[in-house]
Amino acid sequence: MIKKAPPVSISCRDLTLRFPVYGVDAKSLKKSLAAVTVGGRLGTHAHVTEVTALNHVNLELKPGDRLGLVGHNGSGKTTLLRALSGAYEPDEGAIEVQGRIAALLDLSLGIDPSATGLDNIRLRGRIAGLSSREIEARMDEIASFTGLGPFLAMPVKTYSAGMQARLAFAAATAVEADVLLMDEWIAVGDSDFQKLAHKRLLKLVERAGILVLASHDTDLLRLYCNKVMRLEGGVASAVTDIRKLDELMAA
Ligand SMILES: Nc1ncnc2c1ncn2[C@@H]1O[C@H](COP(=O)(O)OP(=O)(O)OP(=O)(O)O)[C@@H](O)[C@H]1O
Repeated sequence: MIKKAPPVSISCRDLTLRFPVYGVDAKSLKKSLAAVTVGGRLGTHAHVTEVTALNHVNLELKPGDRLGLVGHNGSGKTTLLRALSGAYEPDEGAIEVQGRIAALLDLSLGIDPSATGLDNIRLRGRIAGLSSREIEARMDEIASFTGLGPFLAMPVKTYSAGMQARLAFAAATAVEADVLLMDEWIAVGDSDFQKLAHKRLLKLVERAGILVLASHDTDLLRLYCNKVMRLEGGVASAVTDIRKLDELMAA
């Protein structure tokens, strides 16, 4: 019997996400904010200042869609990725993601500085939903990819920033996923590692059914994505072909 592939899709309907910001007087902010293009929309609700990070965002993605997210600082890209990963509940609207998700959003997430590199790889694997057996089966490959050799037996707090990035990247990209959510942090480690990281990411992208990548780097977006959406103040443009990236950025 031929096994049917499980469905893979992303659907956001009127997705709205607000963050309350306590201890800020909205009236004092209003004048200075008139011409600001950075950040979400500020308002007040029940006397509390709040940022609308995503404002009625609609999005439908299917296998083969590799979506680049562009927009100014604070326009809502990371918030959208986190919402798709399941980290945030919508304040309004709905999110539905079908398929196994790998969220490469925060490199330091799931890293315990006092544990060894090897134990951190195990920890990260568990967070990604792998069984102990699956983790041990991949251990040699992950360990060799880090290039950290004997340092893997030492606590991560003794690592340099680049060494930590190597460890986190190797562990995070060892999972098989249908939906890959990535914030722009491909520029980790030294140039040798970057080349390796790039190859590994391309493989991961080929395997994944859907990619959503937030980035300010237009070359990177053209390399990995076939579609693009722009966020401004939490409001999303329509999804367009990546070949229209320049037009979309200039709009
Ligand atoms: N935890 C939070 N508490 C309060 N406000 C937040 C929080 N997280 C994000 N925001 C606000 O939501 C808005 C969107 O932020 P987000 O991090 O999604 O932007 P971004 O497009 O990823 O920005 P960048 O390009 O700088 O990474 C910003 O105005 C930010 O201040």
